[in-house]
Amino acid sequence: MAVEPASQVSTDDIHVPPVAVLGGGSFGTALASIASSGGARVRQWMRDATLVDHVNTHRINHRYLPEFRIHPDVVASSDLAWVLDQAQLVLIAIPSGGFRQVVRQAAPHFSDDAILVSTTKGIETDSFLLMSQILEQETGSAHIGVLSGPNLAAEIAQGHLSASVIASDDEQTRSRVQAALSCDHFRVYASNDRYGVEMGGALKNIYAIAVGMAAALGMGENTRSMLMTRALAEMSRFAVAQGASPMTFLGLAGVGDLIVTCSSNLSRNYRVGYAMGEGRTLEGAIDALGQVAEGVNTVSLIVKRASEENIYMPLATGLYRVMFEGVAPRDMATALMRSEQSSDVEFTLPREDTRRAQQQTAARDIPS
Ligand SMILES: NC(=O)C1=CN([C@@H]2O[C@H](COP(=O)(O)OP(=O)(O)OC[C@H]3O[C@@H](n4cnc5c(N)ncnc54)[C@H](O)[C@@H]3O)[C@@H](O)[C@H]2O)C=CC1
Ligand SMILES: O=C(CO)COP(=O)(O)O
Repeated sequence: MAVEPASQVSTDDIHVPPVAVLGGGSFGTALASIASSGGARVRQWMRDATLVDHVNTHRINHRYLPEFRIHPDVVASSDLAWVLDQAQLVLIAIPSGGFRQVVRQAAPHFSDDAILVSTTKGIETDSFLLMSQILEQETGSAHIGVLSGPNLAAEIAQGHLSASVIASDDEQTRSRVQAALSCDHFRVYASNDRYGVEMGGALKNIYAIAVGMAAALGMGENTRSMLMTRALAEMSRFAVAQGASPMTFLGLAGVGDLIVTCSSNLSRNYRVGYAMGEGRTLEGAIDALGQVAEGVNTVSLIVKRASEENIYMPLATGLYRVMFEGVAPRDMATALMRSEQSSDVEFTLPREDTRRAQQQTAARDIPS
């Protein structure tokens, strides 16, 4: 289904700062059209020259978002310098595996004071850095932000009402992105917890795989609710231990994104989990998907870090063992059900308090 531009503002009528989108996948394509509907000059960089021709000729990204008619004013190109020329806002939608390399290539062409925003929900393997931290390292810019939230590209493309979060400690970055991307069907909320928002986006992918797997195994709605709520507890526990605000997980980039990704077959992470739940191998599930599912890499990184820092992550660890160590999903589910009975909301009742009370009860119950 094609989406008409939300407002037909001519670039001649008002000055809207030029926008560059880096990445020719589904999210970059959806964002480029949103920015264009606000009247900005939008150039989208993609490395594949054949896709560039197709997009510019047919207004369709047949490889990644085939149902969507791209805004007539978006111009695709594989010339990075041209795309970035005079761009005041740069949105980067490159999977985490290629993010640093693209930023490094692009950095010499960034305009002074350009606002640089990552939309990528992943973690760099070797460094454990989030994408905005890579942007900081590679550019030293003071105008760095993260856009994250419940934003399935295919739904944005269909014009479904959606919202996202721009997170930055730079006020100008927040307000510029809100101005550039808000339209009839897309709203942008602001946050100053860049780390929490970005970590939320990366972590929820792990649990989408787990819920997809459970769905394929025929779980009930109680089970889905339990998994998602405990996922939220686990995500916030991890992120808070690394410096995030727990409050961020009540917002769109926390529970909001977790809900959509754990509920929709449009989520690539959910689909990988579903395929494994149906009995495919991990490799088979990834091949069948043909697109990036960031959670596959993120789960390994998080489980390693959680183990190093002694952070309790039973769901992520259980999923890792199913995905990479051949443990049967049903056996893992049973093991998890029989594991420690913990606190519901640890920010009100700390896990340690529950554990201590259980130990005291057990000691009292031992017959002398
Ligand atoms: N698709 C979605 O619904 C959403 C995706 N995201 C995030 O956006 C990021 C990008 O995802 P999608 O656009 O969905 O991916 P995609 O799988 O649709 O496309 C990836 C694009 O990146 C390009 N690419 C990959 N490695 C590259 C490299 N080294 N150099 C240049 N280009 C490279 C590919 O050619 C392709 O054009 C991911 O981190 C994802 O988590 C965030 C919100 C929503
Ligand atoms: O982040 C997303 C929705 O907010 C997209 O999720 P997937 O990468 O699982 O498709």
